[in-house]
Amino acid sequence: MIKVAPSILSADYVNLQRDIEKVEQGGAEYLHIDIMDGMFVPAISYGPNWVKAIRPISNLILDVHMMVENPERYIDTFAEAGADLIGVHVEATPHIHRALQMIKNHGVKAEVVINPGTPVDAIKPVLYMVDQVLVMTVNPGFGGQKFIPETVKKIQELNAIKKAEGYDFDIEIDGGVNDQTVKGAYEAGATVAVAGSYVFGADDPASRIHAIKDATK
Ligand SMILES: O=C(CO)[C@@H](O)[C@H](O)COP(=O)(O)O
Ligand SMILES: [Co+2]
Repeated sequence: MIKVAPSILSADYVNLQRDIEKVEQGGAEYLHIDIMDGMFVPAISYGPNWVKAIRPISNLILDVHMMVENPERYIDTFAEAGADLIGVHVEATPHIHRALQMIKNHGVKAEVVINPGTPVDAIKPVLYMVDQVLVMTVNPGFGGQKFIPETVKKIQELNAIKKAEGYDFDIEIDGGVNDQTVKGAYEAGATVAVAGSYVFGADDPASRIHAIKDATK
């Protein structure tokens, strides 16, 4: 069964604690926090103070997805704010190895992220050192977009490398995930599913978490 990471990008910010409690009680394992800098992606979302504020009110794994140019500039700040896992895009820095090393030096789980247009080959040299790989299933920047089915081939490719090399990283998917789109990705090897609008778009987010999990039994 896949692990679920609700993205607070689609939560009700005025009632954020209530929404976080709903997904925690609903069986989610992670809480996905999308950091957007207005450069790597057009939108600006929120920063390390949100991670710091959420840390004491939740036991969920705080999964920080940095959509930020040159993420090395802010890794220390997010680690100190209480992130459990930090993801950096290979497209956002010429120093992906250094960025992942910085994350690991804090004792925080390190994740490398690839956009739909980036081949798995681009991250092969760092797969030995990561705890999680995030395969974007939409182009990053906004919630509520449509799942790109062609990305499933990359999950398969990544899973084949994982098995051949004996790596034990999780494979996360992010974008357009619901109880239908998650199926093929799960069969291809995804182990963690981010879902924003699908989970928080319902009056009862727990029912959506269960639907994603039921689809991957
Ligand atoms: O990183 C991103 C978007 O760039 C995501 O984490 C979104 O928050 C996912 O939203 P949905 O596609 O599930 O609505
Ligand atoms: Co995300």
